[in-house]
Amino acid sequence: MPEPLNPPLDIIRGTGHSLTYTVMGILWFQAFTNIFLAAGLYVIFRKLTDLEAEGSYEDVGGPPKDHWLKGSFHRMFYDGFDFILRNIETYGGIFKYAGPFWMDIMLVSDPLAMYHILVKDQEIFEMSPIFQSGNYLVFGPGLFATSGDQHRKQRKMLNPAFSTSNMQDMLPAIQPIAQKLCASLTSQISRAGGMTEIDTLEWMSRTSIEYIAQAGMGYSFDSLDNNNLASDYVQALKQIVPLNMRLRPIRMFTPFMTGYISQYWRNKIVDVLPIPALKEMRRCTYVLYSTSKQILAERKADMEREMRAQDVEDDSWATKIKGKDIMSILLRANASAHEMEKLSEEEVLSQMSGLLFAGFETTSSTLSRILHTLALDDYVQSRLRTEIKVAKQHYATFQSEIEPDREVRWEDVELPYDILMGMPYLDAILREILRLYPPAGEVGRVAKVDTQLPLQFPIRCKSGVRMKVVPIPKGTNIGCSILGANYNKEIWGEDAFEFKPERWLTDPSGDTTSRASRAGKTDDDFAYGGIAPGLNENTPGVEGGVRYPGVYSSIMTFGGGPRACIGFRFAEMEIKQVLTTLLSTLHFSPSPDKEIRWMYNNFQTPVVRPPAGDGKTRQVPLNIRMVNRGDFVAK
Ligand code: HEM
Repeated sequence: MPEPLNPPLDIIRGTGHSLTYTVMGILWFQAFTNIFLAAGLYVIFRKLTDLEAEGSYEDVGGPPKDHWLKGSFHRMFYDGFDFILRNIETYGGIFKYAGPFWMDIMLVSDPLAMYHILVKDQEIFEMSPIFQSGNYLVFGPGLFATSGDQHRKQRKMLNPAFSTSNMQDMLPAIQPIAQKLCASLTSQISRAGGMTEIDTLEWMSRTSIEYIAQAGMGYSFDSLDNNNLASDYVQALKQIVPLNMRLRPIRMFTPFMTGYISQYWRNKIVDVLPIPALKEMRRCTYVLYSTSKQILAERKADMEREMRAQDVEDDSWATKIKGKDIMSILLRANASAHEMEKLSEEEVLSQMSGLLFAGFETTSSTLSRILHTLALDDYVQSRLRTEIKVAKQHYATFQSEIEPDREVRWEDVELPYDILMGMPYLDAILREILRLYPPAGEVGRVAKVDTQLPLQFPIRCKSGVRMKVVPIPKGTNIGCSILGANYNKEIWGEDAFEFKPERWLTDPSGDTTSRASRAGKTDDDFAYGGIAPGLNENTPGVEGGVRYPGVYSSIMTFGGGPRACIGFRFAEMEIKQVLTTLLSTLHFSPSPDKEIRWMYNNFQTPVVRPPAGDGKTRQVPLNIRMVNRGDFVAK
């Protein structure tokens, strides 16, 4: 019988098991090797792409240079908003762009890197010597021009003057300023016979100067008198930023000028150099210095007079003075300080112009931006006005229980500090405006030594590598981007670019407490990373346990760390007080034929678009009229 072509079934059955096992074994083996291979490749891939400190500085990406000498630095100073945010979108939380004279600048907006620069490693990342020496030449050895122990000593002496309790004490003394502003605007409206156009930036600027002059030095420049031209001092102060911009190309020589050239020779150099802006800057500096000196002498004489009247012994005269203004507090603290801790006369003097300079443009631009925003959105304006009215009516009722004979119109009620700070919608609007439109877009630092910056969100470098830790060579110029931090979608959500005051409210439709106030006001008590008591994942600016190290909520508008804005509570109090006073009686709307454009030239620069405006002059013209019944939200 011929052999069957196919093996008989039983033979197949007999060897069938071992063949199946062999085939399956091979398949399993292949599957395992593939898995191991894939895992191995993945590990190698991660090793190659997830470099930690091994990435190189050269590999950090950034936009190409615009100009061989200026680099791309000038882009920051002309409508820099798009330049910054577009590049953050492309390159991530840290990128490199070309500064002037072949210098690189790192723009940082990553929360962990910012925390290292401003808080944890602040000893390594110092204020730029160019900025510091420039400030020294204009203001003298104050907070803006010192670092290390000298800066710490000055902060220690000045901090109590900006405490919450001192703000509470100070508020009643400065409330009349907002009333005077309101009276000035009202008289312009009545002269015009009704609604009239007023440049609110000009009036907010006059107001901010008065607030800081009175609160800071116990002095008035009478800036709110209708026809009063700005004093020499105020004009000089307003000139500093524009002159500084014109002198940008030569600013890099200031560390050399302050370090190696005496004042005598510096003056000679300014005399011979054909640079009018430099001569004008010297004149302004002189005006600031001599006026501050005169005001300080007056303050001291006042105090001595007061002390003699109180018959107090000489050595303790300053400690007994009642003045609540910042200079009085500083002089008192200085008088009782240990010899090593005392500030010199020059250091005290330089705080005066420094505080005014730091406080007036920033606050007036914020106030103008709020009024402009309210003018564009009548519902938001009415809702805020209604909140103010309700708070004032409640307080008026409370007052009338204490003083039954006194009749007070709600519009004239002055709210005490706690109520002013606790109004949820007012608070939400202020925080949202400060988040979206910070008056200054970045704070600058320079690395003193070779170091590294860890990142919360790794960046993709030029070579395609993902970098988590960026090497920073000694001397690297760093800009901590306030704009980048405040617009970070990873932290603020997809609607980060939108104006949404509701994000700060627990119940967006109601009058419940603000999420920020619930989280506590002493924001400087907690630092990056950890979520402070009262803060939770629902708090705006906290995402996955991460927050920016800002001194005010998680927004970076007032900076963070030991150099953060010393005046943030003052600015908050001033802005809230001005708004509650103005909105009680005045209504704001846009001027129909004037479109305002807020350019971001490293500072907020509002202009009127052509043809109605020249597109250059800083102004915020708004139509203002008296409030009528329809300007409130029905409850
Ligand atoms: C909306 C208003 C304000 C904003 C957005 C603002 C913003 C800032 C920022 C970002 C810094 C940090 C700079 C850095 O880290 O290098 C700063 C510092 C400073 N601010 Fe303000 N500021 C405002 C109002 C004020 C006011 C009203 C005063 C004074 C009454 C003031 C006085 C200062 C001073 C003295 C410093 C230097 C602090 C130091 O170096 O220790 N600021 N400000």
